[in-house]
Amino acid sequence: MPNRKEVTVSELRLDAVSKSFGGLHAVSNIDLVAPQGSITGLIGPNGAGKTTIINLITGTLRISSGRVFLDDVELTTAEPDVIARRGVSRTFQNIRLLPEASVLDNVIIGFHRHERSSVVAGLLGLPSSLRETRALRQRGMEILKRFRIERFADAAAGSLAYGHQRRVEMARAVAAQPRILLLDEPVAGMNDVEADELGDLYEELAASGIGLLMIEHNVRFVTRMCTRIYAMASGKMIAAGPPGEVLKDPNVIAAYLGDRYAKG
Ligand SMILES: Nc1ncnc2c1ncn2[C@@H]1O[C@H](COP(=O)(O)OP(=O)(O)OP(=O)(O)O)[C@@H](O)[C@H]1O
Repeated sequence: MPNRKEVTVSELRLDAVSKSFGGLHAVSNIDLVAPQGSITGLIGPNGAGKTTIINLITGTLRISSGRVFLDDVELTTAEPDVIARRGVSRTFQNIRLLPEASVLDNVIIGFHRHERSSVVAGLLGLPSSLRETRALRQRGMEILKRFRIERFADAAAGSLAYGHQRRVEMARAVAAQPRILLLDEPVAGMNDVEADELGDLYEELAASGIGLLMIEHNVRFVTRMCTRIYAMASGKMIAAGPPGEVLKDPNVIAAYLGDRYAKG
């Protein structure tokens, strides 16, 4: 076990994390580090265990064995709301916005990690919270500007194009002031231009000090974005390193080819 006091860069760290569902070893003995201020990738064929890793980090699933740390704070058995308050945010493989609510309200909901009462009161329109509501709306607008979607502030989130909904989702996650942001297939279904536009925003987030851990199948995108990637197959870590090395690794190539043949 490394001495936590030796950590110089803030980081999310998984030490020998495993998860079983009954007899199925979905995730076995996974070591992984995602430093703040950089973008780390997690790749692997379908069913490799990638989403399970995110669910274990966020506390949605209970870890069977192993430990998770954010810097020197252990999160292994913490409840999801505690983990979120510690600074871990996520986006989902399938976008989960409130489609009828405005874009701005969807982002304001992201503030709830710190200010649950005023956010809820504000959304309910309680008069006592008018001042707080104005302040929240102003902060929400600032985040929308950062993601270049302020012109959609009053539109229903569900009416936006897919790429813009992805930005709203990112804006909501960033409203929670994360230190680590977990992204589950953030550019799935996007063309290269849309993906690269979003990629520019991810780079800005990393430059602002947030650590990003990104599950992504898009090899071109992963290669562009990530300083380091981890490759999983059948619940195990099979390679880790710079994208150029990992994507050439014979075990990684074999895992992907096996996946393709398995699908026929
Ligand atoms: N709640 C659950 N109960 C039982 N088995 C599960 C559960 N969640 C995941 N699994 C199993 O764990 C394994 C890993 O699944 P996981 O969704 O983490 O893979 P993945 O790498 O994210 O795949 P994909 O790229 O298709 O999203 C799979 O065999 C899956 O069926």
